[in-house]
Amino acid sequence: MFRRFLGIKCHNPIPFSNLLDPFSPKFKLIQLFPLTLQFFSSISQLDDARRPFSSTIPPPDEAGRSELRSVKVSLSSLFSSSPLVLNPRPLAFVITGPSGVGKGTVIKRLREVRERLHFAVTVTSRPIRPGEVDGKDYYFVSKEEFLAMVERKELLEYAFVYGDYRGIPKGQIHEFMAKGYDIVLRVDIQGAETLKRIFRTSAVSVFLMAESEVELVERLIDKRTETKESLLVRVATAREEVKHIKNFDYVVVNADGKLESAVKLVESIIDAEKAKVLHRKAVV
Ligand SMILES: Nc1ncnc2c1ncn2[C@@H]1O[C@H](COP(=O)(O)OP(=O)(O)OP(=O)(O)O)[C@@H](O)[C@H]1O
Repeated sequence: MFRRFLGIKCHNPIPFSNLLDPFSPKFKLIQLFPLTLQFFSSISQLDDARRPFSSTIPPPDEAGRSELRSVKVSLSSLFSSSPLVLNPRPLAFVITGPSGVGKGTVIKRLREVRERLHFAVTVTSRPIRPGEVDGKDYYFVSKEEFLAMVERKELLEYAFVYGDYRGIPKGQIHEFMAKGYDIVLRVDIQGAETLKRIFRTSAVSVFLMAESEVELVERLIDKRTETKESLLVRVATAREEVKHIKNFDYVVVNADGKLESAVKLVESIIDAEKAKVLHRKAVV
């Protein structure tokens, strides 16, 4: 067996001592053997884009085709061309994490690279910040308008966070799920825990983390929307919030300067959830 693997024909056995002879060509093969193993194991660790060989599958030749036809005839039935795997139902993805961890940034990038996702727009009573777009980043309403929406039961969940109301309008979720879109909901941890109670296991929750507390504080400082007092409150809250990580399905580290990796990991989570045999059914 070992000889066949080395390309040595079994009907013409070579004495083992020859294989140890440094002048024998077979000795060279023995020397190459560990390198060959190393080569194949290194290929298997490469991702698709870096794999050196093309994996194009050649189309069947005419002989192959007629063989296929004869299989059809011998089974005396026509093969259906309808898909064997049905399109998965729309899913809801809840993206959460401490303030300043990069939820908005990750979602903004996900929006650019991913289709058939609807990003639920949150309604807030806080004032609009420079650069924000009403209806895209948030729906900006007054406190009175917000409370009227609560009264009319138009919100999936809502909370009073850092002095302002924030909530998720239900209408857009129903509308886009009916069209077959997956939904991404961006909420703080308090909101995510409320959504967990509403959706139970029917939504997928992703907890976004910075690589360290220092990094989180630096991001909040970079954001420049904080006073010293509110910064301290957010940092203290973040320390507490990290303890809730075990309540979520996935954790993604959004490391400094590694936004693309974080976004790719979130995409992989979406793909894996969509490929599950037993799908979750989002009940809103
Ligand atoms: N991977 C990253 N590397 C470096 N900086 C980042 C990264 N991700 C986000 N940031 C920066 O961190 C800051 C906070 O990001 P972002 O506003 O997206 O956080 P957030 O979690 O949505 O915050 P909040 O919940 O308070 O609105 C921004 O200045 C953003 O540019």
